[in-house]
Amino acid sequence: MAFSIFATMKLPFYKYQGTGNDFVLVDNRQNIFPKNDTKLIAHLCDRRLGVGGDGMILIEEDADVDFKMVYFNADGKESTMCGNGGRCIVQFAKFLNVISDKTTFNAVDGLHTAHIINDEVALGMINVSEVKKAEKGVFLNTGSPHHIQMVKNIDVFNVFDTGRNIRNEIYGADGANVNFVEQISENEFKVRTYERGVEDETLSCGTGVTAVAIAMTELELTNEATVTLQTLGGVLKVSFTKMDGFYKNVVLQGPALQVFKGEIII
Ligand SMILES: N[C@H](CCC[C@H](N)C(=O)O)C(=O)O
Repeated sequence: MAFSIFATMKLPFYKYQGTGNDFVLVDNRQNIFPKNDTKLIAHLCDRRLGVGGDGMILIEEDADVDFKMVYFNADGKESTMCGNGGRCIVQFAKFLNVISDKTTFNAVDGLHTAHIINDEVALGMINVSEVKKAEKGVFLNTGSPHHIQMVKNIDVFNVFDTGRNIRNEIYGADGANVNFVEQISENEFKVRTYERGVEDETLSCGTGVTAVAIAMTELELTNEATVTLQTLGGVLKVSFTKMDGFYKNVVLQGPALQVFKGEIII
């Protein structure tokens, strides 16, 4: 990865994490960040050579709503919606005084509302109308594509190898995120996720736990309007209104925190 030995730019950034899904956040309201530089973004997300993160998120101006969110996976490529990243950028927007405690912002899958409750963010997610149930698992899109399957003894399950195989063998080049689930109680589930674009297990996945909550309801393993999801990085809650197989008012809630700020020489 060739970079000039002469520092050409000092890039201020902020590190945030939402239940352990961690991101490099950059204020790009002046629109100067080189968004097409895949190698640079992958470098920023590299945990040894760069800042380190499961992804990078830009906050940008938007003509119609409070701000725009642009999300990149750790591979440096712009991707689909990130639920945990959405919660982190809302906290970032408040830190920058762009918003107070409520917001409407634009993202790759459309408009999102959110409100801040101390360290937590309740983020509105897209409606879900299509849930595909197959022998190999359940597939649905909550802003990002998700494969879901039940497992036993999830704490010792081989998420990396099994997740990578499913991501490649069933979903090919486009891939999908792969979520493994174990039921703990009537409305509580443990979830571990192999994330597309990170190509590894992450400590949590926001669109993933949202997909799991809806899939568990579709499989009639729970009938609660709010489902609790335990992830390696913490607890998330997903609530929704279900009407004839159509899910609306979908809300993902959990902690999202600023970890540190810094400046990287690139
Ligand atoms: N890796 C996902 C995007 C980020 C999803 C995840 N970090 C979340 O919190 O929703 C994909 O490319 O489909």
